[in-house]
Amino acid sequence: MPQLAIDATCLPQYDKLDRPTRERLIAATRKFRELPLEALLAHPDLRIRRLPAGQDPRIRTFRISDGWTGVMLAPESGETFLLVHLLPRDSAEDWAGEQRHDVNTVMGTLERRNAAALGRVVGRGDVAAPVQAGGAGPPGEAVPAPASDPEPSGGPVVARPDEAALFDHVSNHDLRRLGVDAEIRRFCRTLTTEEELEGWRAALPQDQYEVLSHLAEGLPVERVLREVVEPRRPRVGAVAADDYDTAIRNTRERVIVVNDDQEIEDVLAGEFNAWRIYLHPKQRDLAYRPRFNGPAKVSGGPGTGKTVVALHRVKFLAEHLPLGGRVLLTSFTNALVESLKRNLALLLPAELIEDVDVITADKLAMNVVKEEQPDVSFWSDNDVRGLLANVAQRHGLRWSADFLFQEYRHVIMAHGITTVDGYLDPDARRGRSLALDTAQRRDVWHAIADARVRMRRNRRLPSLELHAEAARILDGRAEKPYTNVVIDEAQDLHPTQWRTLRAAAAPGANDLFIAGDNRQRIYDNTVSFKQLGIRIVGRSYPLRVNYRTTGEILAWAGEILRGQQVSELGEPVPEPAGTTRSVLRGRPPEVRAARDLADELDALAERVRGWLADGIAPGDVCVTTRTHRLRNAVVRELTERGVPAAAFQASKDTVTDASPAVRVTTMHSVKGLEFRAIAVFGVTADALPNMEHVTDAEVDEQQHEADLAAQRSLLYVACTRARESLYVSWHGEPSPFLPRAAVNGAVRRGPARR
Ligand SMILES: Nc1ncnc2c1ncn2[C@@H]1O[C@H](COP(=O)(O)OP(=O)(O)OP(=O)(O)O)[C@@H](O)[C@H]1O
Repeated sequence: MPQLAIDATCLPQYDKLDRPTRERLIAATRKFRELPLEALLAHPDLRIRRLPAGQDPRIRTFRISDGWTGVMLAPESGETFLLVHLLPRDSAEDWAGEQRHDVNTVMGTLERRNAAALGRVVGRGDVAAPVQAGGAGPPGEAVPAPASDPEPSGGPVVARPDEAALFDHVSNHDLRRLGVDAEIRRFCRTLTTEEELEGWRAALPQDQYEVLSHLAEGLPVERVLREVVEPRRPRVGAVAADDYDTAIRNTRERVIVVNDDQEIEDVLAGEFNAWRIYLHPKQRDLAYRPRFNGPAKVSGGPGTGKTVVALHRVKFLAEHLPLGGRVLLTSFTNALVESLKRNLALLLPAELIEDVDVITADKLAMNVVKEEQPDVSFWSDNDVRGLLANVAQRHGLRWSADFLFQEYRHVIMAHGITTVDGYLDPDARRGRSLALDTAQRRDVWHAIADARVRMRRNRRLPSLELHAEAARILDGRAEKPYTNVVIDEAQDLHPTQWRTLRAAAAPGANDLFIAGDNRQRIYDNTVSFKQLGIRIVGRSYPLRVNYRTTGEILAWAGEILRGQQVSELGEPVPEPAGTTRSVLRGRPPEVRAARDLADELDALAERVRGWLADGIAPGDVCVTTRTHRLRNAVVRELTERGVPAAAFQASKDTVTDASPAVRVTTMHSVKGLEFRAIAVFGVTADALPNMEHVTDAEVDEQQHEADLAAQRSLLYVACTRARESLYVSWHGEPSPFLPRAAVNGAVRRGPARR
């Protein structure tokens, strides 16, 4: 009986199918298991066809629906079909005609290349062209300028007279040992930059691309052999160049051989997301490294897979726990924690999940404190501000509640100061713009100390106090609650939260694994790992390849942060040079300057209708706003304009659920999430920055700047959630955070363009 395997690289396409098409695809794949080979090939609904012309005689297409076509590799020997792509019908044949599959005899894997595109470059001796949008590829996928002929024996054929080639430092002999075949050896000699290599990613044989990307990053040949090639080698014997069946089964990183109906449905229905099996070797190296000798940090721009690495790290740690050990996986908000929980459930078997707690740092602190003081309850920052105003009045002080709160949060609690002498230390207030003499400091200290006594007496503690208490309790315990702590979205944590997390696991190998990105810091916390006793030195790893967002959107959003200094996560130094690059290409963002609110809403409705008409599922479209009030208004107004819309609460609603409504949510809530299409609505001067949430420059100049930077990052975060399409609009005065060129080039008046 035939068997079906699925190449995980086609799974993102499944997200793009509407429900009836998904059902038809699942029904079609079932036939591959139920029918004998001859019946299958002759099945009238499937219409399995050879291509009239093409690079690979094994490729077949089959009909999923009127609009969608499946592309697969049919067996010449054996009975394993490999589903390689799902494409709109009108582009499927063009794409399939350019591809060729080969067995990599060094690694024993099956790889696909765009033989037509590679052949054109190698054959003509051209300079390698960067990837262009459009072409025959699926929307949003990098598509190289398309054409084939194998390497004639001999050295490089393409010379770049003025530039050093990217792989000059690697001999053909070594490339051959690493599984790079003749055609790709010739091709890679044409490349001069890592960006060019990445632009060609979709056209290159997958495993050879990994080898080349490691070499391009400067890794020595022996290490690439050990870390990329060896793990892929077949467990039993070599795989012959024509043994596709064995190669398919040996391509464990990308190919899932599905054995029963349930498995097929699980895989296709997204229960088997690509990130679960396919990691970039650099990501895999970090996630599955047996031992870091202390805290390790993974940083990187949006969409570089930090969360994916953190999840896999949890898997590794859970699999290697000592008896009675536990892992903590934590993130900044309840919504993010919920999303981590859902994803972890896809990655770990239930028995391992039992050994992992997925909670916010605040929840951990509350749990720890409640063990000793069960009657303690939570107080909001606003409650604290009210109390401080009260105390200031009682002490006859002239400072505002805001100023006292900043002093409490960013000086006393951030530095863990517990005595008046500590607060009088000349270093304690370093960086605060408003100078205080000794007498004034004493007054401020006593007022805040008074407020703190009242909070404790009333058993009502804000997050800052809970953490101070939790860290004290945990520091005093010989037995720590966790063996390992994994922290995602680390950029927003306050020093008090870090102290709790630091104290939650004993210092030692694999104690803390930290993932974050300071560009995405949307709260006002800055930390110094050194001061917190978190010693990262030598264990800091940047990720630079964005897998989520098209290059066009990423570059556009990057302009929002242009000229802003981004410091390294947990270090008071600027982030080292090196940009995040995207592997995807698509359309540039659309920008709309509306006449008034009604015009902005009309244009939004039209834009969203356009996305839905393009086949994007409503649940894959998200509209974000600066405030809850505007969010609610957008839901109402879109619904009135006939566009199905619902308020989305990330902590309750899943991103993947099949609700037939467009999601509308706040910019804070989209942190850590992603959607095919994002509309950022109401980007006006009074919404971004919203001065209600910015410390007055007169209260504290430095804090004022930090608050503005956090709001700028908020816009950046919202825009970088988009996978394929970004739309930004405002009416009236545009936000000063918007790139100037975007404001000048915005569509004004008239109907919005599709
Ligand atoms: N190696 C990979 N190959 C393909 N897709 C990947 C890979 N790594 C991550 N992804 C995908 O890229 C997207 C972004 O990943 P993830 O959310 O982990 O990034 P992140 O760095 O945490 O992003 P952010 O900081 O913006 O929240 C996800 O859709 C993920 O599945």
